[in-house]
Amino acid sequence: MNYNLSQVPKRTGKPRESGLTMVMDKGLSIREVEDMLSIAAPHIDIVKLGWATSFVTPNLKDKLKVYKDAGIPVYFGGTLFEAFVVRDQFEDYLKVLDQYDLEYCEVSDGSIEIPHDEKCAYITRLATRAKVLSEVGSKDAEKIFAPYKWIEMMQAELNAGAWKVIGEAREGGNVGLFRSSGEVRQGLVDEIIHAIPAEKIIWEAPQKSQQVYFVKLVGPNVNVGNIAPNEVIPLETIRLGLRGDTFGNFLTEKAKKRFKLGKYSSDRRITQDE
Ligand SMILES: O=C(O)[C@H](CS(=O)(=O)O)OP(=O)(O)O
Repeated sequence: MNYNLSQVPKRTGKPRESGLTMVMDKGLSIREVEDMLSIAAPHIDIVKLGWATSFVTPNLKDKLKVYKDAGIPVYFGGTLFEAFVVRDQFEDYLKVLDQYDLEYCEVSDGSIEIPHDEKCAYITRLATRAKVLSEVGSKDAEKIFAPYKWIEMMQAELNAGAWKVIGEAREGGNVGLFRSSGEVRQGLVDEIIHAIPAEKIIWEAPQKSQQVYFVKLVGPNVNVGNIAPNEVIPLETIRLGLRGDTFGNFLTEKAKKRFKLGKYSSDRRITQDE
């Protein structure tokens, strides 16, 4: 860090298993990637080239090299996996992973319904050649699963070999884990967090209020994803209690007694009852 400041929570170091920031790149130019990495690389753990943007991105190999040289792994969005599966081209998908030397990949069923044992079989097969991020939750706002279903699917996908399970929210943060307003489905999240180890889950949380929610619920080293490139540094300050929203969360009792905290900056942790 640039200067000494006490009462800042300890962040895990790279390569991390918890405290991951997954960035969604939905078509940055190579120059934009270089710019983003020049300022935010220490805080980026993994990058997703959103949905099937890798299909149309020019100079894809050159772009991937920029990430590789910075030591940041890249994977292609789950929608691309689904685009191959729905066309009965899974074998071609495997060739794509080889062609681009990808060490991570996503398995999702957000756009199509894949029988769950079939989805798990894809995870198991892919896990022999890459780290698999499997996504749970639909992109269809009408499709609401009970919490026990989310938990069953997440557990089965981890058992099938997924490295992490992702909670769906899309780029907008308005489906899956969240209501259409962006409000967190707190009961759902609460049940998931009690059943699945926190370090195994990546919560898609593109909106600031959603990032704040998860930092308050899980702590500074929560895994979050679908972070926009220009939100990486702001997110890091939220994790560290250095933005108003989490300002009081990591201060000592002594510091908190000295000055009254604004309601906005309350250190209140979110609890099960909310
Ligand atoms: O599910 C996602 O987070 C994304 C992006 S969006 O839903 O198309 O906005 O899809 P993915 O295919 O995993 O990148």
